[in-house]
Amino acid sequence: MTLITDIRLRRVLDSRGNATVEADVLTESGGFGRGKAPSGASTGEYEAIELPANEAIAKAREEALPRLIGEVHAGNQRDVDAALHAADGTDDFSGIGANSAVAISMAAAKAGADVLGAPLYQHLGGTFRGNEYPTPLGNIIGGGEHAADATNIQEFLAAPVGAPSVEEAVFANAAVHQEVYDILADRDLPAGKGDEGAWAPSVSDDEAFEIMDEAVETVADDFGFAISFGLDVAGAELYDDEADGYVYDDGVKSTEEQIEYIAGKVEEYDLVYVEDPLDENDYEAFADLTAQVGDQTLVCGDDLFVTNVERLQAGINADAGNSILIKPNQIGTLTDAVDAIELATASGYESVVSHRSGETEDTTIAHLAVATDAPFIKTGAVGGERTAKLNELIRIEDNAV
Ligand SMILES: O=C(O)[C@@H](CO)OP(=O)(O)O
Ligand SMILES: [Mg+2]
Repeated sequence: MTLITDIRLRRVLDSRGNATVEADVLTESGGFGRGKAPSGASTGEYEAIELPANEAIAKAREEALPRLIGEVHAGNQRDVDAALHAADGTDDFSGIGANSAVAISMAAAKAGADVLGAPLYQHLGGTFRGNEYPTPLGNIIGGGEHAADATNIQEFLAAPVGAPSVEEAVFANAAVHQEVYDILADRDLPAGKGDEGAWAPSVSDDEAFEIMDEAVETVADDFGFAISFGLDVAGAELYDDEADGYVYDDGVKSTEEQIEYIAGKVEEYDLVYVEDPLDENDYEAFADLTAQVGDQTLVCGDDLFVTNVERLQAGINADAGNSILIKPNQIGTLTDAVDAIELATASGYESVVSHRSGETEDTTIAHLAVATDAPFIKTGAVGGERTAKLNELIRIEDNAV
């Protein structure tokens, strides 16, 4: 039924105009799936390796395709992903490239779903999942690695936690994005957009907090439900070994000062989500902050855990964080990403499925979030490569996929 009969790989463009890998998987009973690899900019030190697209394609054609075509069933995701690891031969996909691996992994999952005639989220999560929908975290104001001369904190994220539906939540985030545009115009602060479609004004972090607070309050009144906000601090990008602290435009914060600063912002703005507030190597500092605010906000490890079960287990052992960001291309396959989600869930950690700053029109992460009952998905607020996922979530909720 789902024996893989062909795999085709090609170079396509991502949202930054860079080359990435697209994979088509075909099966003996006519199943078809297509997957495209995203790409990060504020990458974690411990992420799986992305090779230049042409090199990843050549290596995958040479090493992976012979292990998959005529050998493996697309319906058995663990077999597909085990074959990808065998083809790669390393522990970080530096052999065939995490970009070719994840494109093939996602394409195979879609081909398996296609043969079943089931939506991808049902194939991935089974019939007993798929009734819960994630709240979208919408990237509204951005800086850090995603935009020059903007905020030090990488992302200010709208969180429509009171929305009665995915549809309402998606439109609320778009309204917050528009409201911030209007506030910036009123303050005569023209702004372009960063990699993920967020506004990137040349404002201080404190002013960005004020603008976010004003915008979510206005839109919450308009929509009639609670809208909070959160952050991706991308602390590893701010942390500097030589400075022995977190480098901001207005000075360096020691680790203790950074913990105090973030805890203060959680209290002041009732933040519901704080991602990578500290450096990717500092489990202890993550644990200190989690002890302080973990009962009132998600303290999420992105660069800290890189969707990796070993790094997540170390965090669980150290009580570092209470949630993990899930990015299939950070670890290379859907099996590895789901293993991380299952470990997180078994350990009382939440999982937040996420896009990358370099994205495509691929919608896999929308299905993965629903398939795994993720409470949040981080995939922007506007922009074609972001609305592809957001609109797919609306279709899933509407049973129209
Ligand atoms: O830091 C992050 O969480 C991601 C997504 O926002 O950005 P990048 O893909 O650049 O790592
Ligand atoms: Mg992040």
